[in-house]
Amino acid sequence: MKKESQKSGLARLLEIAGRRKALLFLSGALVILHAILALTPYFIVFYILNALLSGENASQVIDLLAWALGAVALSFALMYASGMASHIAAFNILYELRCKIAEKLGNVPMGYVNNKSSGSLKKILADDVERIETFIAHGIPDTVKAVALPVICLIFLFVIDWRLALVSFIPLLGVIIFVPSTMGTEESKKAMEKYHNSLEDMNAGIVEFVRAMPVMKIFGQSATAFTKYSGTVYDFQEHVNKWTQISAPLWGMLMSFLNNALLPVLALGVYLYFSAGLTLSVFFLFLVLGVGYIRPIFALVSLSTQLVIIDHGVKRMDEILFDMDELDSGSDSLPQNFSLKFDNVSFAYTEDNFVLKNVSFDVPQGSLTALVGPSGSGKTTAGQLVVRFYDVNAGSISLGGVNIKSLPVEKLMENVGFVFQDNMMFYQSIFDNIRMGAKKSLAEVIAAAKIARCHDFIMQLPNQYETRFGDKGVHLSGGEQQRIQLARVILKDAPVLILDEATAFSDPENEHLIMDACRELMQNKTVIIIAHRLSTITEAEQVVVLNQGKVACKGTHIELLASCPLYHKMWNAHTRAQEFDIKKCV
Ligand SMILES: Nc1ncnc2c1ncn2[C@@H]1O[C@H](COP(=O)(O)OP(=O)(O)OP(=O)(O)O)[C@@H](O)[C@H]1O
Repeated sequence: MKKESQKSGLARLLEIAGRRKALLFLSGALVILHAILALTPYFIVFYILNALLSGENASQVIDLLAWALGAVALSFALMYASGMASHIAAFNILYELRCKIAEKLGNVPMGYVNNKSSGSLKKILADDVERIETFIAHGIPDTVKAVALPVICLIFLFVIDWRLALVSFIPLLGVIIFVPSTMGTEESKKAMEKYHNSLEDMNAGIVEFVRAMPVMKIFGQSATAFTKYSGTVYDFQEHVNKWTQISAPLWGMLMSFLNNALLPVLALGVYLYFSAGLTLSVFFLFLVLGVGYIRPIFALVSLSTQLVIIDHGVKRMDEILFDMDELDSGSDSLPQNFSLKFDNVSFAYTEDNFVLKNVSFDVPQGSLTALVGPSGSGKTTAGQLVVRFYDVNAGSISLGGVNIKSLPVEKLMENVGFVFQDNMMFYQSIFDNIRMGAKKSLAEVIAAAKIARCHDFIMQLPNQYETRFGDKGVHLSGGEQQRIQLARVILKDAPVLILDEATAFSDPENEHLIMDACRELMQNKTVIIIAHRLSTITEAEQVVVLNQGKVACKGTHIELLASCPLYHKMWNAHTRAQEFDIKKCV
């Protein structure tokens, strides 16, 4: 069930702050005290002026000046303490948010994460969360200050002279009416939303552009030829222009209005001075504070724009936190053994477009089943369903007689090892790349690396197992990276294995080494091997041939050669490819 937060804006930010709220309130309280003390020198100057005009002696003026200096010093100290409190709260919130999002992403089916562009995830995890931190650290104290200063100021001014105070209030009234009715319109909100969507698309385009650079260079393409990149940059520019066109005139009007806020005070002040006995000190006080209190409100206007931006980021973050369904593991059932069963499995990535249709086959414990079939027939998808990258739409997959949806997710992951088509290496030591967070000793990692046939090339690296993958001058071939992947799975020692194109990146020498490693890895395990090179699976107990998402035939290699025309055709194509000689083509 969705646990969606109904709140937005500042209320949602305070909800996000959770147990750090107390620190934020402390920061706000300190800012109010700071605001009072920051105004104190102005009040003192007012009394000094009064004193001078009424001919008081110098010692009293010096006392008042000393008080003013003390107030300034204390107000700085309070501002510092408030900033400390808000920053400590903000960095803790930032840390907790990132952990929460990462934990959530770890609990949703991996396929949904893969389908989100890395650019949009980067924007949420880095930019949006960072903005929340900045707003909490600076924006919340600034907002409190922007409200507290004018309120304190106006109260004081009303006490001194209610007529001038009333006129001083006019600009504030203008802001209160003007801003929501212009900045909060549907058009303005839509322009802002489009700006954010286009920013996200541009992020995704940039990430893809950087990834595609080597291919583009080979084909002599420029950045503008990479339409996804240039298109998103163009869209972004268009939306920024549109947003600016909508907001610039409104901002211009607001700013000129605020910049001329002095005029009504000046006019009434002059009138009262000449006709109603207004003292010079009161007049000066209003000329300084009667419009000076507007300054913090400028900040409030820009803070409200920031809040709209943050709100968009928070919504995207909430989509991850609340809208994505987590993998549910119904009961605490444990598998009885390590056999696998596909029972009438159907699956679609997008509605009704089924890529697997009523797929059924059994993989008895300790046996090897090969999934083969033309490209796009659904082999990888079938393998990924076993580790719940996605959940099946119909039918079921069971491990040891228990539907995998009913198994605790950790139990499933503990029991299944997966070698992916793509190699995923991390910017960390080879030792850490192999043990993948497990508490394993160097001796255990070396033993796994030896079985995976990667120990020898690791020993050639500058710092052997401590060499950091990705450092300058450290390069591993695709086949070598694939053997590191095998070492990971060997170390994990799971009873069930899914090997997806384990020899995908290999030359004949590597393929031989990888197959040797796989043979050792597969001993006494339940294995599904997804393979294009049919010569690697002839010894499998069972070969399942998939075609357009359906099981076309099942049997051993020999049986299928005799009874399955599709398999026969694939085998012939494979053997022809093995005998292929480029010289015969030219
Ligand atoms: N993330 C995805 N979103 C939408 N459709 C997908 C996704 N991944 C794969 N497909 C589609 O599902 C179908 C089956 O793909 P799959 O990768 O499982 O086939 P395959 O038999 O493993 O292919 P190959 O041998 O080329 O690796 C294809 O039509 C593919 O386009």
